[in-house]
Amino acid sequence: MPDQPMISLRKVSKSYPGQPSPAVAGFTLDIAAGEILVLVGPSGCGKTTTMRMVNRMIEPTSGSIEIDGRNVLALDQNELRRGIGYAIQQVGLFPHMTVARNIGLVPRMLGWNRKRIEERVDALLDLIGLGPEFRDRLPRQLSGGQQQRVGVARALAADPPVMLMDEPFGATDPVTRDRLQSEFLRLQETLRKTIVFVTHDFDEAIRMGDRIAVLAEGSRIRQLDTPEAILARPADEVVARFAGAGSSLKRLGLRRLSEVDWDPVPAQAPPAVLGADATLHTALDTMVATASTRIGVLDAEGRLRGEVGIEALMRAVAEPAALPSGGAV
Ligand SMILES: Nc1ncnc2c1ncn2[C@@H]1O[C@H](COP(=O)(O)OP(=O)(O)OP(=O)(O)O)[C@@H](O)[C@H]1O
Repeated sequence: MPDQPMISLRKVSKSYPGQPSPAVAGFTLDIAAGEILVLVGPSGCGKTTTMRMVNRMIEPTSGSIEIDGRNVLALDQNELRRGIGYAIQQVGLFPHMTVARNIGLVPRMLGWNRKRIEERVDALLDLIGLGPEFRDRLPRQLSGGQQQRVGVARALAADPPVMLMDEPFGATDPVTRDRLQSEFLRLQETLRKTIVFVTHDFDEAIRMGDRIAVLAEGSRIRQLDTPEAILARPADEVVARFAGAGSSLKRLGLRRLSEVDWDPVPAQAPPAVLGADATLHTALDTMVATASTRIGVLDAEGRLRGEVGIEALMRAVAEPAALPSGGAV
């Protein structure tokens, strides 16, 4: 039996008054503890509405939502929201409050004492890579990327097990965005939060998601699966188009040498070696750089364990391995 999901939505619907069709129509999804579940889809398909019903910023018209087995709709709204981190594109930092006060907002509302809040703010500033000199700055004295980091720190402040992130890196330039995504994924390796992440950018979905729900209008799930499986086996034409023409390349960036067939250790030392956790993208780059069609694979102790040829890379891109399915629909 799989573990109980951390977030469970059952036949959740939302109809806005005056709208001809529901913004969300019978949405059902389980999200595992520690998972980043990405909702991706075109503008207006219902991503934000779906996500905001989890912390009841929007009240569902019908259906049930549970967090950690508790019925969200029966909880006190304020209490519920304080227990769920929330980070959005507009960041929502209070312009007249310093960085420290912005980050300490939820702990203050939770009644933590001053010392504990100060320590938490320092720890979070450190976590997001901003030094103590940022403590007393106002949001307008920060770059866009720094503001986004502070927004994420604020969402993490009370250490909530669940986070809702709505295009949290959306307002930054591509380079900053890329860096924020990597930083956040690194943080998540230790934090293991359960995260609902909304984006309309499929590349971001691929990068951030443990699983991705590709949505159509009314928040209807077109496909729910791992990034790799969606790239390899899009459920329909629309998902395939959404996934884009660069899928093979994306797959190269997602799969690792440990996942492809190795040949035995060669008699002659290979021209280049990589760790088994290197992506196929890195492997291909290295092959090109060394003008070789083979690459040695090292284990965690740095011992040569085998060799991978370019044919194995090509096979891996062409025919994806059997993946544990998240339940394609
Ligand atoms: N307060 C509201 N009143 C009426 N209709 C609304 C309201 N909020 C959203 N809608 C409608 O509900 C549908 C879903 O909106 P939602 O914001 O959830 O979509 P989205 O996928 O997050 O879009 P985007 O990517 O553009 O933010 C849209 O058709 C939108 O116009």
